[in-house]
This record gives sequence, structure tokens and C-alpha cells, in this order.
Amino acid sequence: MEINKNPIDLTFQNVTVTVKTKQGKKQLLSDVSGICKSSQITAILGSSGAGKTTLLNVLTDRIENSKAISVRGKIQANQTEITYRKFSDFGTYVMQDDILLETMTVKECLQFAANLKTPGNQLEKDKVVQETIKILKLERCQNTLIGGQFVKKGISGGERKRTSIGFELVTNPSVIILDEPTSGLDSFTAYLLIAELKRYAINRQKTIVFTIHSPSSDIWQMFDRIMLLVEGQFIYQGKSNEAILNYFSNQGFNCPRMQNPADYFMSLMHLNQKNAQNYPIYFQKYGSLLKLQVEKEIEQREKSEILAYKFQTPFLYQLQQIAKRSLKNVKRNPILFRARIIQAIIMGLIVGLIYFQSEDGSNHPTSIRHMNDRNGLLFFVCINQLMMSLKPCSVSFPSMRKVFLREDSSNLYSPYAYFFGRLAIEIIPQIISPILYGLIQFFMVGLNDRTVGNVFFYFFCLILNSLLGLSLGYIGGSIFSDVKTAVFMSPLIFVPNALFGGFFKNRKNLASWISWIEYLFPIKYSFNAIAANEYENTHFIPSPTELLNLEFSKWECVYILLGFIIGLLIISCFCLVCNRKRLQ
Ligand SMILES: Nc1ncnc2c1ncn2[C@@H]1O[C@H](COP(=O)(O)OP(=O)(O)OP(=O)(O)O)[C@@H](O)[C@H]1O
Repeated sequence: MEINKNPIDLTFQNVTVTVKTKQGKKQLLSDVSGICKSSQITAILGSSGAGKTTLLNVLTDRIENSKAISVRGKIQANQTEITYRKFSDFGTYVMQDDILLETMTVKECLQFAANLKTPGNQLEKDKVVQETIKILKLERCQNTLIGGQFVKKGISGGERKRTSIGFELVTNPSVIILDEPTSGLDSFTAYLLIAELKRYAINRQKTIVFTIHSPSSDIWQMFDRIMLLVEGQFIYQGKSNEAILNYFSNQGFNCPRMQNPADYFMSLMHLNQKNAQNYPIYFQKYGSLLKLQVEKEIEQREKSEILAYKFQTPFLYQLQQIAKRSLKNVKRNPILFRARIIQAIIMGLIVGLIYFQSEDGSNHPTSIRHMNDRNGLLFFVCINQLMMSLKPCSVSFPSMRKVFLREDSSNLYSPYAYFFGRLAIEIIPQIISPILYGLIQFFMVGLNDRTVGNVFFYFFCLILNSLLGLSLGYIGGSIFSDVKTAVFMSPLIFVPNALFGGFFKNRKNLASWISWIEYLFPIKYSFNAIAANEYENTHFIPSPTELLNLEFSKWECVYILLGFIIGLLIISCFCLVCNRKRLQ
């Protein structure tokens, strides 16, 4: 990684954030101005709820004006105003939660970001990864899986945090903003991390800003600039060490010699009765002694051009990278894939045994009992296939939503590439599973095998049904943000499909005011196609398709089903793109 050609001073002026709450309006930040300089590390301290994360969200332009929240003020980089997309052109935001894919190794994780976000050939991208690993001292764990809920063995909390930072560093940003990078780390690991960030800021002229809760005295010594926040207002901003100690001692707040200054200032800011009486003094002193000075400093910054970092790899390359990663994810966490296959085998066996060599009308052509059995079997197969793929597909997007949102906010790839890259892999079990299911029960039951065409058509219908479940699952998964809601809502898709499918209630008996609804539920076409195929040249008299009043030919149903699948996939892709929320 080369020296930064684009050093940036980040400034903010008169920033006020107001939210509407049930109790009325609440100011999270009140008219704050400040400056974060290049080649320096700036630490923002304050007690819990002081507004630190809110300030970072404003700096990275992640809060939008809306009915519920109002943001005023000016954010500038080298005296040029910034907007959300422009921030990601030169800066990066490492959020408090380390959102990483647990099935990747540290190196693969950084490689993924480097492949998608850095220009040059593969050798150059690999070099960036190696350098990032070296800077963040991740050599020892580079080939260890990240780990988490499903993959139990993983890297430590400190390594996780550094990987999270590394994921953003590979793009060589000029400004790095971090929300509590040391949370959850022991004091020595925290020290090493801040020391690394400081070295990085100096050596590469980066602007590093972070919030921190309780730094040790060793960490405190390293800060170049400190901002102290109390109830959304600054009470100090400027140099660290002697400067801040002198400022407060001049006001009668002397830090005991043997005490960690960070602890002392945190105790001054903590909301209790005694401190609350001092708050007006802090604000008044800041207003009279520092505010003007900071504003002057901001005005004196020189205007210079920001070299925007707009590199994005071609769409097909993004698609390939996402598909490769999804495949690895399935291989290393195969539980869902295995469950789908085992489910297909067990369900195939159950159906095969229950309907074993069921009567096809050749012995008792007029038997309504046998005809009903066969109709029931065909309808059950349609519903069963749909449900077997709907559930896993409805949870697949919500379960990866955080990773997607994080990568999307880093502008790593197009959301369309993400959607189709995942689809390319997730479609595989949805094709294998119905084939397996069909192979087991088709011959056990003794379905229509008069021609090879009939056999293939049956299997084709099973696959279409499975893909229908996938596309319906994707719709739920891309609309609902969490797994539980997506699963709870799936009966809303299933029940009307079953009721209007043409088996439980004969379509001719539907009231005229409601009969049009049946055309909206695709299972009707699946049942129609599979029944039309089964009863081609049937022995049953009269023909079950006539009794069921099935109106379409089997190929007409296939075209309609394909239309449904493609249409639903397009809608779910659109929902995913529109539902992207910025992580705050
Ligand atoms: N959308 C919102 N609506 C109402 N109140 C909010 C909203 N977002 C934040 N707050 C409140 O604003 C205050 C500042 O929140 P913020 O997350 O910036 O604090 P913080 O200093 O980062 O705290 P911590 O150190 O605990 O993370 C808190 O009291 C929080 O409850």
C-alpha cells in the first residue's frame, strides 16, 4: 500500500440532530463543530448516550433527514461538502459490531474485499491482502475460520476486530472512522490495536477518528486530538495530554497525578447530581474559550481537491466472486443443504410407502375412491415441493442481511450481482432435491410412465415447483428483515395457495366474486400441469381432469409457471435493492 496521495481533513460545522420522540423533540447533537486532521488519530469520549455514535453517523452521512429525524449542519472534506455516496469514495466506517461471514478464513475475507475493491491484476490484489495482514498482525490466524454461531471454532475477539478493520483497509481509504474499536478487547490487545492505527495514520497520512469508552493511560497518551461529548455538546476539543489537563485544571478540575486522565474525565462527564451542576460550567467555558478557536481552525483549512475512489469491478466479475463465496459457504456450513437432501429422501419414502403401487384406474376405472387418492397424491406432491424449498429460501436472505448491508455500504458490489450470485448457488439444491424426491416415489407409487415424455414432464414439474418455492421464499426474505418474521409469514403464502389450488374446492364451485383470485396463486398451475400429465390417456372414467375442471393444457401451465418464477425473482430482486437500509 502506498502513501496516501489524498490526505483529508474532515470538518463539521453547526451540526444539530433532533429526533421526534413520544415525549417531544430531543436533541442528540446540539450545534457541534469540529475538525479531524489527517495523519492524526482523533478520539471521541463521552459517557453512554452522549451522542458519540450519532456524531459518527453524521460524519459518514448515514443519517437522512426524515419525519422522525432532522439533521442540520455542514460536513466537509478538504472544504468540499460531502454526501453519503461521496463519503465511501474516500472514507470507510468500521461499525461497532464485527459483521463478517463466519465460514470464511481471515485471509479469504480480506481477499474478497480486495478482489472487489482494488484495481490491478490478481498479483497486485494478493499483495494488498498480504500487506493488510502484516499491518494488522494477522499472520498467525490468516488461515483460521472467522467462526460464530454455526462454525464454532474461530478467531479471537481481537483478531475479529482487526479483520473487520482490515476488511475496510484493503481499499486504502483516506479517512477511517471506527465506532468503539476496542470494545470487548483486553487492555493490552486494545493498546496494540490503537498503536497500529496510530502508526498507520502517521506513515500513510490517514485521518483516523474513533469513539472509545475507557482507554487505559497508555492508550490515552497516543491520542493526537480529543473530543469530549456531554449530552450532545462538546466540553473539550483539542490536543491531548498537557493541553487538556491544563484546560480543565484552569477551571478547577485537577486530575490527580496518579490517576488515568481518561478515567478522571469520564468521571467528570458521568451523569450524576454533582456533575450535572457542573455541566453549565463546562458548556459555558467551552463556548467562551474553545468554540471560536475551533471555528477559526476550520475556516483556515485550505480547499483542495478530493481524489474520489470510485473503482468497481465489472458486473460479471462481481457475480463470479459472490457465487464462489456462496459455494464455499455452503460447503463449510452444509447443514441447510444436507437437511434439504435428507428431507427429500424421507418425504419421498413416506409418500412412496403411503401410496405404494396405488390404483391407476386400469383395474377399477370408475372407482372414485382410487381417483381421489391419486388426485390427493398429486396435489400433496405440489404443495410438499413448494414448502420444502420455500422455507430455506425465505431465511437465506435475512440470515445474511447484515453482511450484505455492510458490504453494500462499502460499495463493494452491485446489489444485482449479490442477488444473482447467490441465486446461482442456491438454485442447485432446489434442482437436486426434487429429482431425488421424484426418483424415490415415482416408481414406488407407479405414476404415469406410458411414455418417456410423461416421466420427464413429471420430474420437470417437480423442479418447477421447487423453483416456485424458491422465488416465493426470496420474496419473503427480501421484504422481511429478520429470519423469524420471514418464517412466521410463510403460511400467508402457503394457505391461499392450498385453498385456491383446485383440489380442496372444485374451481367450478367457487363463488363468482372470488373465483378470479385462483389465477393469482401459482400452485393451481402446478397441480393442473402435473394432473394433465398424469391423466393423459387415463384409464379412469370419466377423466379426472374433467371432473376437477382443469382448464389449461400441461404446456400452457409450464409457460405460466415460468412466468411466475421469473416475475417473482425480478420482484424479489427489486425488493432487496429498495429495502437496503443503511446500518446505523
Ligand atoms: N433514532 C433515535 N430516536 C430517539 N433517540 C435516539 C435515536 N438514536 C439515538 N437516540 C438516543 O440518543 C442518545 C445518543 O445516542 P448514541 O448512540 O449516539 O450514544 P453513544 O454516546 O454512542 O452511546 P454508547 O456509548 O452507549 O454507544 C441516546 O440517549 C440514544 O438513546
